[in-house]
Amino acid sequence: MGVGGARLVVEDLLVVVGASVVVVVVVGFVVVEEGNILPDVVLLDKAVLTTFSSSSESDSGESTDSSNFGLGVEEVAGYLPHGLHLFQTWNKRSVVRAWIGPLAIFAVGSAEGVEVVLGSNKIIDKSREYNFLQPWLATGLLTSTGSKWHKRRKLLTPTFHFKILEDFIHVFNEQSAVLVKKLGEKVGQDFDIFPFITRCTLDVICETAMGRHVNAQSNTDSEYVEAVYKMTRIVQTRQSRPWLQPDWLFRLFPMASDQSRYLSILHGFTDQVIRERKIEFKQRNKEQQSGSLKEEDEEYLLKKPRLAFLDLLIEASQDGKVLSDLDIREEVDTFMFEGHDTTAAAITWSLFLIGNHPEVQEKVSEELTRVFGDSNRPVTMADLSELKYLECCIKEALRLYPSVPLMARELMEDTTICGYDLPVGSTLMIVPFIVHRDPTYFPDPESFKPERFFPENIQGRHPYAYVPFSAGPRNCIGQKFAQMEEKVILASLLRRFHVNSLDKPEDISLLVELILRPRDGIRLHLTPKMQHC
Ligand code: HEM
Repeated sequence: MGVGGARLVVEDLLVVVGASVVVVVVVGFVVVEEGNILPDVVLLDKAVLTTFSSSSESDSGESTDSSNFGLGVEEVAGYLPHGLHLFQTWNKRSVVRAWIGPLAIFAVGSAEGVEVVLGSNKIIDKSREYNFLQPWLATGLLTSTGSKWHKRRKLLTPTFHFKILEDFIHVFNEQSAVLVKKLGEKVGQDFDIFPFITRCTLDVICETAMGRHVNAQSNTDSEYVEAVYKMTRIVQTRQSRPWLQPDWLFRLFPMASDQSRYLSILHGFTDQVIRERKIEFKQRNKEQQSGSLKEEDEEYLLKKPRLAFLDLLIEASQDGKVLSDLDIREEVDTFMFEGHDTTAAAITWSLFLIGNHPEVQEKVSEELTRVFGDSNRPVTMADLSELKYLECCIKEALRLYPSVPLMARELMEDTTICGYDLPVGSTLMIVPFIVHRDPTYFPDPESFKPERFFPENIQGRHPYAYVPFSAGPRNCIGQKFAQMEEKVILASLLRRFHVNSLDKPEDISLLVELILRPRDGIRLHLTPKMQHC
């Protein structure tokens, strides 16, 4: 740990008295760098301590299962600001060694270091923290590695082609309209917008990934939607609690049987949809081949279904020769997992920041009026390219509050990063929250300034200084999809409502989970703009 000769600063010492145990934990201490010794920090999730006694609440405000042992909402406020302070104060060379219990990880905080990691074709292996996703996602694109990942990435890239994404704009518009209607009922009240946005993005991803309506916005009791929430929470819980990590130990906890129950709902639903879509796919092909349906026929157009990612996978599967049903399932499940919470967080943080900056909101409104006048027609592809200022707001919100707060990789060979020789087997952590606050690239980094992303202002900026969608070969395959979805939903909402944030950035406690969340939600007050709602 390189403590020799170094000065030890004890920052925090907590004593927690549980029902029958006394736990004494050093929450964070820093060994200040001397000579060539890496700066060390011991990070211990405060959640471990606080959730021993807390009764937990889910996003929708419901209590979570008894099997969570009260380990629900995590209390890690201060964790990221603490990390930021560390980089700024002690590490001039951009790598910090962090200890999570007995495990050492190396956090990379500078654009130069991030480039070495994310730009590499070799450092593509995910760290062990991603393993807890595997019961649900198996080894789909997010969690796979090596040649499997290479082949899948090549196979899946065309499914995110611009032409295909164009078809999804109808879904974005339709679900935005439902959202606007639901929010209309909240006008004049102070409320947390996050659950509303999450249900909207869930509806979007179910329809675009699987071609199925789960109506999460209207039907808050959907078993599938509930299982998505619960399974995500179990993964997070395991990631932050060492005693739940070995499978043999995890199986001793009731949470393991909850996991089995949620998995059978999640996999059962995807399996059924795959079966049904395959039958529809074969039927369609048969009718086309027999000539009973021709593309120019009206009947064909009426019958023509909206294609979902799943249909493209079924087509690419070549009847099981290239992809089996299980292969298809892991990719669809991956889209379901990766494609809704991330976007929901991004939209919510954008609203929070816009609602805190009247001058920015004014400019967004002017742009929306310029593009749409006072009509309430749906958003078109052409409109999206006109909404340039809104796009800058979205980018700046993702800089300050990147939906994916951490990414981790495992080194398969010795590697030098920013002058440090890191050994094979090391876990590397990239923390966009910290990378995005480097004053070298983003002067006055805490301020929300959409103009940072004006074309003239991004010139010359280090390409790895801004990585909300990761970068390099393992970047986010859904980036374009997400940007389109965000724009349509935000434009739809901001055409109808004036948004006022009830909390300031300094009042918000951040939760570092699989995504970066506000601990107590985002409280907004909406005022209708004109006759539309
Ligand atoms: C604002 C929204 C989004 C953000 C900020 C985001 C961010 C990211 C990040 C940072 C990664 C890299 C993760 C890592 O290395 O551990 C990633 C990967 C991925 N994302 Fe997204 N994402 C978003 C939306 C989406 C959507 C809508 C989809 C699918 C419809 C999607 C699908 C994926 C997949 C499949 C990967 C794995 C790619 C690979 O390893 O080849 N994402 N995303």
